[in-house]
Amino acid sequence: MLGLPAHVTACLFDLDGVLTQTAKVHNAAWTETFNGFLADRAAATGEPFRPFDPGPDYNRYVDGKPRADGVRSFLASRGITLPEGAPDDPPEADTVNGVGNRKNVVLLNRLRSDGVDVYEGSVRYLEAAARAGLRRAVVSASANCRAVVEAAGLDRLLEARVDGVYARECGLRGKPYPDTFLAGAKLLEVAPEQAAVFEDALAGVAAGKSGGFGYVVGVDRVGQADDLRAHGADVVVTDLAELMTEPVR
Ligand SMILES: O=P(O)(O)OC[C@H]1O[C@@H](O)[C@H](O)[C@@H](O)[C@@H]1O
Repeated sequence: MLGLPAHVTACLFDLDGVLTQTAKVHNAAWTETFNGFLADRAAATGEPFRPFDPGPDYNRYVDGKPRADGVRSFLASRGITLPEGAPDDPPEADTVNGVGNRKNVVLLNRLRSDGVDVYEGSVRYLEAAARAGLRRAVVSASANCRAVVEAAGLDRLLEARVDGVYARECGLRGKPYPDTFLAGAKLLEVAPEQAAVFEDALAGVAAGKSGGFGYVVGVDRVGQADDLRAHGADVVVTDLAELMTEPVR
């Protein structure tokens, strides 16, 4: 009925891009932030300005990863290393934390002005999962997860949350490491093999694959179905509602 193998009794949902339409907002905030950084650097060094590509650059280096990992990983792809700085660095600082904090200012402004949209198919799926007695957690790299879940009105359908704040407090490695999904399964008191992972990010499906989870659902919002499969998705859908009609092969 829910397109999952019979051994699955719990669902671990990524947030941005799976339950809410906020992957686009994160992507736009990163694009604005990195382009400002790269333009300043080009002006200072005389090197040509090569903008951040919201397609491949976002999908490969940033999507699904904790904020600071996204900064490090994209800048490394351009041969740039910044000092780490401290978590409370001001947004103007040219440090990993400073650039991350700069992006967070842009993100929060955009979330405030545009609000948070859900995917209707995901809400229907969450409701059906709740009716079917499946356990449900959100597992997100974002430190803004709680605010986004609440703004979307999804807290009523979720039983546990592992987010960027929780991961930092518990010293969990971010996706593509499986640590946060394993913590989600633990909070729901199920073994990884009993849990399905729902992910739109390449780093996220890789985490589901390497953690030995019972089923990995790739959610393709941007036309990267083959890449999602290559990173470990057992099935790829464009909307969770498709799972409510598709039998498992
Ligand atoms: O900066 P935040 O809100 O802590 O989010 C961290 C990451 O969270 C992920 O869910 C997004 O895919 C990334 O784009 C984002 O960078």
